[in-house]
Amino acid sequence: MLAVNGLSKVYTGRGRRVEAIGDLTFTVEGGSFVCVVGPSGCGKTTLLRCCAGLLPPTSGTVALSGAPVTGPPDGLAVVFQEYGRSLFPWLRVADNVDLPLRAAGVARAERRDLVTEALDAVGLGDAHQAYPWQLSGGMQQRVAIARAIAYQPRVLLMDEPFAAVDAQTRADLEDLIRSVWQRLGVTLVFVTHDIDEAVYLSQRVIMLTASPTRVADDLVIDLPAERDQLTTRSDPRFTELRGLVYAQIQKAKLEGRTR
Ligand SMILES: Nc1ncnc2c1ncn2[C@@H]1O[C@H](COP(=O)(O)OP(=O)(O)OP(=O)(O)O)[C@@H](O)[C@H]1O
Repeated sequence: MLAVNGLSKVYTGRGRRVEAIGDLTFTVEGGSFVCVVGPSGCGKTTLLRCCAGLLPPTSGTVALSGAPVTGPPDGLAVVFQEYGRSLFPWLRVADNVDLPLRAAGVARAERRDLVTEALDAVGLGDAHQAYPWQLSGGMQQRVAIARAIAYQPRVLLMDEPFAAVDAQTRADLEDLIRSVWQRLGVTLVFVTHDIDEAVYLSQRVIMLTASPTRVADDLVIDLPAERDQLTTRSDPRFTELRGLVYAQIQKAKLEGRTR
């Protein structure tokens, strides 16, 4: 379980003070899929960085299975939006996926199997020897996802991972990530600014207010577990849920402007 308790983050420096996160408290059950949405600039990336142990909070705590997060914890992987910057251009696809396993001291034979399985899982079984720059944006993001799943994380944090790919690729990647989640039983926290994507993907949507951020609402997505782009998105309950999230985000934006 991931527990965020009384989290706040204030950026200071160069005479500026930005209160990015006001006071956030929520928990994410082990094995669940939670999306986090909120107005632009409300601190979603800041929150994920604190959860990943990449950024110290100003106050409050993040704990993973009861252990305080004070640096990047074992068993946690992050996929960022900028796949172009997260892959090493001089390493072949398989070596990019292999890198965290090598760093974790996994034996060579096991690494080879994990890399092959992960690349097969994202449909890149033929691309082991390619360099990232030889692949399309969507394929590069698949490599980043393969790298995260090869590591077999208990918790996977994703920061707007599909924002920079075209609509069709995005739909394919959404289905890919749901099948990865169902297969691995990983705890998934997925940040997106896309309300439809949040409702389509998750079991629960946490909505944030504008900065200084707190939780505006927390909505269970009671859609059937088997989802597909056509049936799920035309389900009246889907429309209802996206309406609820949309209204909450609009409210948060208005409140942010009048604050
Ligand atoms: N290193 C930093 N130094 C100072 N201010 C920062 C820093 N990083 C982020 N901020 C500010 O903190 C606030 C929250 O930023 P953050 O990127 O976490 O929000 P976000 O919700 O992820 O944004 P977006 O919706 O645009 O992706 C913003 O006002 C941003 O300008």
